[in-house]
Amino acid sequence: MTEWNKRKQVAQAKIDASASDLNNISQEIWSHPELGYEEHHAHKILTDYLEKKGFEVTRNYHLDTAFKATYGTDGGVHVCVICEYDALPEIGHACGHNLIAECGAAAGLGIKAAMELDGTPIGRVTVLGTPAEEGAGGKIDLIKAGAFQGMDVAMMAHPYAYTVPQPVALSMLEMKIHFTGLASHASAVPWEGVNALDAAVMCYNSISVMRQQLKPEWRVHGIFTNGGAKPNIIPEEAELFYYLRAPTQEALSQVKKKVVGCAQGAAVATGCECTVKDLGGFANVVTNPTVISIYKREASQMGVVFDDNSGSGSTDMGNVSYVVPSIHPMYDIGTMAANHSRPFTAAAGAAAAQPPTLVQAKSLALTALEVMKPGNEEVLANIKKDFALQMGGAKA
Ligand SMILES: NCCCC[C@H](NC(=O)CCN)C(=O)O
Repeated sequence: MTEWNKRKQVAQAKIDASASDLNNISQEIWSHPELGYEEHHAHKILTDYLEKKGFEVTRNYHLDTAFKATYGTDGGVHVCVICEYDALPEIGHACGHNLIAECGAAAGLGIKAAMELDGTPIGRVTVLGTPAEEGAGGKIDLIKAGAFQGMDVAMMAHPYAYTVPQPVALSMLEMKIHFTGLASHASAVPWEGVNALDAAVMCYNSISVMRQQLKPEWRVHGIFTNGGAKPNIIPEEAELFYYLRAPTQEALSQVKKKVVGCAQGAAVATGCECTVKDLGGFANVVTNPTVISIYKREASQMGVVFDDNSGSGSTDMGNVSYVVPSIHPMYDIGTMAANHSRPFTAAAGAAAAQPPTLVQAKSLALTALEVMKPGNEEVLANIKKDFALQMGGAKA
């Protein structure tokens, strides 16, 4: 067996030997669901564990609930494995971020064990704890703070109902559409009022009708966040909150134009004022072809079978993929339930999710080790070449 294959075996053995600890971490996070930027329990569990395992840990890294746990030497390849750990309001860990945290910690442990074999660390591994993927996107804050500088590759794996190495993750924009009318007694003098709720309903309906003409991969979905104060007052304020999505930033601006047109039309029809507030969003994920081909080979060798499914939410990992060559595979945790549903919450906490999570952690670890392997410098050069080409033609 080559020396490097021995390191790869050590990584896998370390992950297997830590299975019980890793399951405990996942269960702790799953049973204490915390919203974005408030993940204090998850932050403590993960940082205490990684510190105990010999990582140099920086708690509250640029954000209260972010962390950096790092091991190795500078000058070689620097691999980043990402943890997420925020939950959703009311339905808990319905996106399985407890498993993303487990998978990231496990991959980090495995990579570290392989690196320290013979006492000669080669390169650096950083496990990065990133808050609020379901919120404003902690990775975006961390990018702005420079947390990804000097990293060569970033990776994570996301639970799902299918196993998809290169899922579509759309560019996303959050938008608030606010209508202002005029209040009046809704029974005594309704003709004196200007109804903002009517404008919001017309806007909502126009967007729904427009949906027939949207491209299949475009998404527009929203809720009413203000529909007036009381039935006997003509609503003077009403508000809609929408997410707009498309595969690229260019397509997303076309979607935005159409939605703004619906809002303006509803304002004219009802005599209301309309303001559209762009709240930012996430970039699409640009998967690095060299890294994903290594991942697919390593995962297949472990018996992973890929499904024919594309995915299509959005993630702040998209923003990371514009600053560091990245992969964001998704994997089947033994359920057919949709993410963001209560059955998915149950699946994310079930014993059946453990074996596939550990297989993903091993796949990430072995992928990282292939990139770090001395003599494999051409691989890193190809990763960087892909990235330069992709960024030449893509805008975040
Ligand atoms: N600010 C809201 C971001 C929503 C992100 C969310 N992401 C996922 O569902 C994928 C992984 N968690 C979404 O796409 O709606």
